Amino acid sequence: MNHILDTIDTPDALKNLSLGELKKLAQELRGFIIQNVAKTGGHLAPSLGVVDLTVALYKVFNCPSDKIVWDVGHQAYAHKILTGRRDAFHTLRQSGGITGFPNRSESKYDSFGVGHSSTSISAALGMAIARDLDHKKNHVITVIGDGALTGGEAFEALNHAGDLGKDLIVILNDNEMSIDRNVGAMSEYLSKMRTAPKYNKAKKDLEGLLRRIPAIGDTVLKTAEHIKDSVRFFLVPGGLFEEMGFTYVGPIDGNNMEILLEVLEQAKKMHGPILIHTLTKKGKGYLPAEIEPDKFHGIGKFDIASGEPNKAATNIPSYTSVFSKALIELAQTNEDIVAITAAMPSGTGLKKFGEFYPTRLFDVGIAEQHAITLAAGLASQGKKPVVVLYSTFAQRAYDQILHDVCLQNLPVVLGLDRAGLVGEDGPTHHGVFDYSYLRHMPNLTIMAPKDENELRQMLGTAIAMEGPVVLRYPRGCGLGVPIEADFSGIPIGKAEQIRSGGKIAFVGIGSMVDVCVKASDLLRADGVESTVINARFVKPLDHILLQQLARQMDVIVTVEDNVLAGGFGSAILELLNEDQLNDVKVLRCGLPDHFIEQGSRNELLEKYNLTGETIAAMVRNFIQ
Ligand SMILES: Cc1ncc(C[n+]2csc(CCOP(=O)(O)OP(=O)(O)O)c2C)c(N)n1
Ligand SMILES: CC(=O)[C@@H](O)[C@H](O)COP(=O)(O)O
Ligand SMILES: [Mg+2]
Repeated sequence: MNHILDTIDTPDALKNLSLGELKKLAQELRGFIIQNVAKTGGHLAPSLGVVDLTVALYKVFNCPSDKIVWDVGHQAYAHKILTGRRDAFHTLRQSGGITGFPNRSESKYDSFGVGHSSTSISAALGMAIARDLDHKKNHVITVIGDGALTGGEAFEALNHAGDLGKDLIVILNDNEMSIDRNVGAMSEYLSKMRTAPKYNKAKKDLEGLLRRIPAIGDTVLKTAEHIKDSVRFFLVPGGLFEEMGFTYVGPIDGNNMEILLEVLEQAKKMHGPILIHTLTKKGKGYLPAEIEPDKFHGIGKFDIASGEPNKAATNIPSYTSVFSKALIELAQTNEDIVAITAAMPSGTGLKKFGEFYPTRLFDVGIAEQHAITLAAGLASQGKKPVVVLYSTFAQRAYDQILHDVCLQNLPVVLGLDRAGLVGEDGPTHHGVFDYSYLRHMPNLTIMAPKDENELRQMLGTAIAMEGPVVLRYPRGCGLGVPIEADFSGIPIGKAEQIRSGGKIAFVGIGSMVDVCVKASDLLRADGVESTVINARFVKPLDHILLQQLARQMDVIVTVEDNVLAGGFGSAILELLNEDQLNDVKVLRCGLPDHFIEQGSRNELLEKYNLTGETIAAMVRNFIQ
């Protein structure tokens, strides 16, 4: 059978397709995405939901001169396939392959680089302003999910766009889901719009609504009778959005090609900011994903027939689950503990906490800044808030951590999950900057556990502290060490000596301690003894131990899965410099001063010399 998809090398090829062919293309795209993502892993359910919308957008608009900005970009697989990346799509998220998000260096059709949420309206507005300054005529369109719309930046941009009145089309892709179920008052509002009485109102409002469309106005009224049935989407007053200066169109069925084409054609002729509210089904076309859109939001390789992951189950718990379990236990005896997630209840393990303590878990939506200041407010009233963010997303909350928490020395515990290299999500998601953007904050304690048991102990310690604490841990499984039931406190600022001897000291932090032990083993096999230190703290450092090492050792090797610039090794260099302990040589192992690409975590650790073997080799070179 001939596949239309095989003939689509650029979006221009869609221009001559009939409605029936466009529908068939959407069908083929879904099959293609499912087949490929089953082998590579990726963001399946978000991408399946917007296949029809993507096809309709490329039929109606002329890209790349018209600009489409995808929010987060995890739903842009159909976009990638239709814009020249079909044949490379099997390399999705693999080392050297197609990236998981729109990326300006990958394609001229990727108008803006994304990965973090809620940026699209700001970026698109910037493009619209630039267009007008240059007297150009292109359209600018954003596709933003209902989850992404919970982010403050999206509201800031709506506020600005509504005021400026530029031509801008915002497509709200409402599937009632963030990664987990969407939350918040805006989500409730959208839900009311979704369920508002429709068709009876439609006829009455049609005339009024068509009059409001400046570009077509009266002309369209003449044909209103004719199109009455097809404009069944101009139904609900756009309340909030209209008040903010947008023309609201919707809600429409975003999985219906005919309706999408009609609405987009109309929107193309309209002026000013327009918000098209589309209702889509997350996971559309693959039943397991439709039933469990959260499981298929981002998934590893899976079996298409059963919908089950290919990866064999392991008994070793993830850092996330150890953190979550420990927090649940601690909250049993400490009623002041409350937990906060920014739209990641499953990803951070806090969903379980909410099952035990439903009134003590707060999902604030994709609002990391608010999450931190909310915690500061709670802490100011004697509560013990534990906010858990992915390291990369906490970047947004720099000032809230500094100004609202640290400056007031409030006892907020910030868990930074997915710290270090995360793998296939790539440069937008590696959590490799946190030591650098945190360790200069006064009052802050920063710890990172060498294994999952130490994570549990550190959480107990953090809860007992009176100032702000960051607890940083990686994606994935722990080391499989025994987990102590008791919470035995860890002395603040005290490192752990794991091995002593020789004239080389490995000083590792977090998951890099295990790497140091392996490097030390390899040197021992060469007949070279070494000392291994588990630093435990990036701040405060174990000053006394480091002074001793500087006096006794020839070489200190610092190992971190953070950028070297301003990181853990830099902190040690600063300390040695302040103490004028300049005789010891310091070899810093960590990540270089460029963005780290996608790849499996192991591939990246190998490439960036963060394995036992590569570090042992570097040390051998260094001491020669
Ligand atoms: C700043 C930030 N925080 C959290 C995330 C993680 N994240 C990625 S997609 C997503 C949900 C987005 O929901 P929505 O925009 O509705 O898209 P859908 O997946 O439903 O299509 C979240 C929370 C992120 N990418 N960026
Ligand atoms: C797009 C996005 O930001 C999330 O879906 C992220 O990919 C989740 O990462 P984890 O798989 O580590 O939870
Ligand atoms: Mg959504």
